[in-house]
Amino acid sequence: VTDAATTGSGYGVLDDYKTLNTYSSNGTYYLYDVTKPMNGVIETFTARNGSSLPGYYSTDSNNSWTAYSQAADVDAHAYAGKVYDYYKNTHNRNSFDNNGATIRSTVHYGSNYNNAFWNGSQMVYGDGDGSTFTSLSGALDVVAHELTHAVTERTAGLQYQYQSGALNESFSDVFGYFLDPGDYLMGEDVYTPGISGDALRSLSNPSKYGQPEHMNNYVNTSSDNGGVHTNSGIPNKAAYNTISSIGKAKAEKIYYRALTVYLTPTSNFSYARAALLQSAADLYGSGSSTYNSVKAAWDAVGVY
Ligand SMILES: CCC(=O)Oc1c(C)cccc1C(=O)O
Ligand SMILES: [Ca+2]
Ligand SMILES: [Zn+2]
Repeated sequence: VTDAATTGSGYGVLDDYKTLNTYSSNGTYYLYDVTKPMNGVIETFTARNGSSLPGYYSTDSNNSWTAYSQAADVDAHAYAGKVYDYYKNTHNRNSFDNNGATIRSTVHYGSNYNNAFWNGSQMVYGDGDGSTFTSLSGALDVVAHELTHAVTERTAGLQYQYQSGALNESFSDVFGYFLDPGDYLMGEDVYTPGISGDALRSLSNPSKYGQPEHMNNYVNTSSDNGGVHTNSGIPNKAAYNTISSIGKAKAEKIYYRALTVYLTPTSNFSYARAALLQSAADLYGSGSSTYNSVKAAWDAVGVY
């Protein structure tokens, strides 16, 4: 029997219809996307609510992925493809390693698991408990956040603790915005399905969700690896300031260059300011209005 790349379709977590790059072999269809250049494969698995990874390939009998139990698989696969396309088309990066590494996701991890993470090799998504979260792969900004952890790991390598860890978190949120530029919110599509208008975090108003947005309010703590999900509010606010003054197109070039050329594993907030300013100078000139906007963005959050 011939194996072949196929196009399937199905419904995502928000009951949204979408087509899928799938693969057929021996009459079974797989969430296995071979359409990317230079053999960059995107593949999606299910843990069947266990905790062993990667689990089992997500399969379907007729390439119509319409079961509610398949919605998380559908979105993890479709959104991973979108994030691949973004990094390739906007930054000419071929997967997280810039060498066509396979992008693997596993959904239905654990039981009522309100988390999503990059484990160093793959993306992993819980189903949520239905109250705090619904299936976490149902948000493009979440998928972009997780895959950007992989990009960061292969580039700047920002250590996941204290200020470098908060930067690690912030770059993932900022690229989450670049993939989902309709709002400055993070995770709004999967956070508290029973409550509308809220989100996990806000780049424009970090304090709305308990994050500092100025260095004067930096939280000194050892919990959460030194408050990486709290103190990210400060660089996130600086990013919002930057994007709202120079626009997404210039901002994403500056952020990508800082991440891949200048930042290092132990970079702190002040170094990130310098890296972004240097990137702005490289791309748009040191006396440019763009450069001055980045400077003002970080001045406003008290990082020099
Ligand atoms: C926006 C995505 C996000 O923050 O995912 C996480 C969740 C939901 C819980 C714990 C950690 C993370 C993470 O990826 O940092
Ligand atoms: Ca969003
Ligand atoms: Zn994160």
